[in-house]
Amino acid sequence: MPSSAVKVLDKNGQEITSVGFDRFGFNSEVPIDDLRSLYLRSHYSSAKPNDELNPDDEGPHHAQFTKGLSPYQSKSIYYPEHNSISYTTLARFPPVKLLAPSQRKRVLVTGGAGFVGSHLVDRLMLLGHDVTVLDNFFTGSRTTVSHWVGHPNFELVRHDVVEPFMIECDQIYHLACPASPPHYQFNAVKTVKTSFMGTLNMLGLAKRTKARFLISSTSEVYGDPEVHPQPEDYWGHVNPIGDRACYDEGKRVAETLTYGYHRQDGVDVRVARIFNTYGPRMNPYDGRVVSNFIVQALKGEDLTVYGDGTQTRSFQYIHDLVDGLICLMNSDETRPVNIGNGDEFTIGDFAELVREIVEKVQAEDGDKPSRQVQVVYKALPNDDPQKRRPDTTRAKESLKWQPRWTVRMGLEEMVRYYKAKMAEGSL
Ligand SMILES: O=C(O)[C@H]1O[C@H](OP(=O)(O)OP(=O)(O)OC[C@H]2O[C@@H](n3ccc(=O)[nH]c3=O)[C@H](O)[C@@H]2O)[C@H](O)[C@@H](O)[C@@H]1O
Repeated sequence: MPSSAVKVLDKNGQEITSVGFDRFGFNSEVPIDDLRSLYLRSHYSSAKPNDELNPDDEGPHHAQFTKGLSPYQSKSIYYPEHNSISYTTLARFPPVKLLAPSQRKRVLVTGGAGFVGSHLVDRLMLLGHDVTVLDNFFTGSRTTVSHWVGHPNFELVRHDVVEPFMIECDQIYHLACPASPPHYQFNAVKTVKTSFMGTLNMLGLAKRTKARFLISSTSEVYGDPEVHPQPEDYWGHVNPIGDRACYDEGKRVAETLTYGYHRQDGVDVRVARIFNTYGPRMNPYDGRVVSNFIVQALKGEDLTVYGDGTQTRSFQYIHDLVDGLICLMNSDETRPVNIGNGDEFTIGDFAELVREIVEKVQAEDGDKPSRQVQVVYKALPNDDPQKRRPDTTRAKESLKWQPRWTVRMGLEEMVRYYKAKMAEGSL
């Protein structure tokens, strides 16, 4: 389905045609279809059977992504007979805003090839800023930002933030760190090192360049919370030696460092405590619940609920998070701010919702599911928080930010994204 045909209504029943807003002297508005054209699309066009493998032959295979969307083109061509792809950079990049030099920011995004980072990068690029992405590609992937490679406003650097990095910049979004429990527990020592050394290095850079520094912290700093919902002044309930401690304590010490540099050295800091977020470009195999459930349902596999499914989470769509991050960065708020959606579900109910939405999208597209998927129960991971919901009063008062996307709308779009990936053979 062309993405321009997808109509999305926000929590108040208003159609969402753009994301972002003009606030704190920074206009972050972008038409939603411009963003969609970057993720709800094929990465390549397919050569016709018997076509010669000739990457220089641009003409007939030139993929044009113009259906009601920003006009840009890809020359990457898939040759089914040889099972090979000829990659080139885009022949024409998506149009970006032309900003006066005084308005154009030099922005560093660590972890910019990850799920959250790549959406932030899309937004900053479309808005006309100069963006440098640092990523070690442990969980991030070049393909999430490949559509910008070669653009004069864009730079992609393979670098691990545990090593120092020097660059002149105005703003640093420090997102680098694996965020999914199986990934961050895969090498716990490295996760702690990334949180501590990575944040130390980036704060050092911010101090030297006088750049404003925003860190992506997490709801995990509250641990398995005894206060519900969680406001920012709750100190948390974290097991310091448990399986999740590498991430939870890593982010807690990263916050401590951030406020240390703020108090001692006057570094201009912003701290976003991000609650469960989902959306296109989430690694389908990263083990988090939203990607697991959708991919399982699309493949006709049973949905795996851990524990008895009574634990709760509150799910926010990626565009709301990016709005919140940009808003926080450009505001004067130096205290930690929860960025999340208050719509709370038990994981058991959430499995039912995902199943229903996948079936709805399949019915709309005329797909015949291979079988009716069931919900099955597996062991609950250690220290899995029982409840989680953000208190977003501070974000509302200080940033005038509130999530706009309903969970249902976000899930529908994500199902379409994974369906496109499956059709393309990359899932
Ligand atoms: O997605 C996120 O944004 C968050 O993901 C994780 O936190 P967690 O809440 O444990 O996220 P999931 O792994 O998606 O799990 C959510 C719940 O679903 C359950 N789950 C997960 C996967 C699955 O297949 N089935 C299932 O029931 C988990 O046990 C947990 O109770 C990270 O630790 C956070 O830093 C991150 O912000």
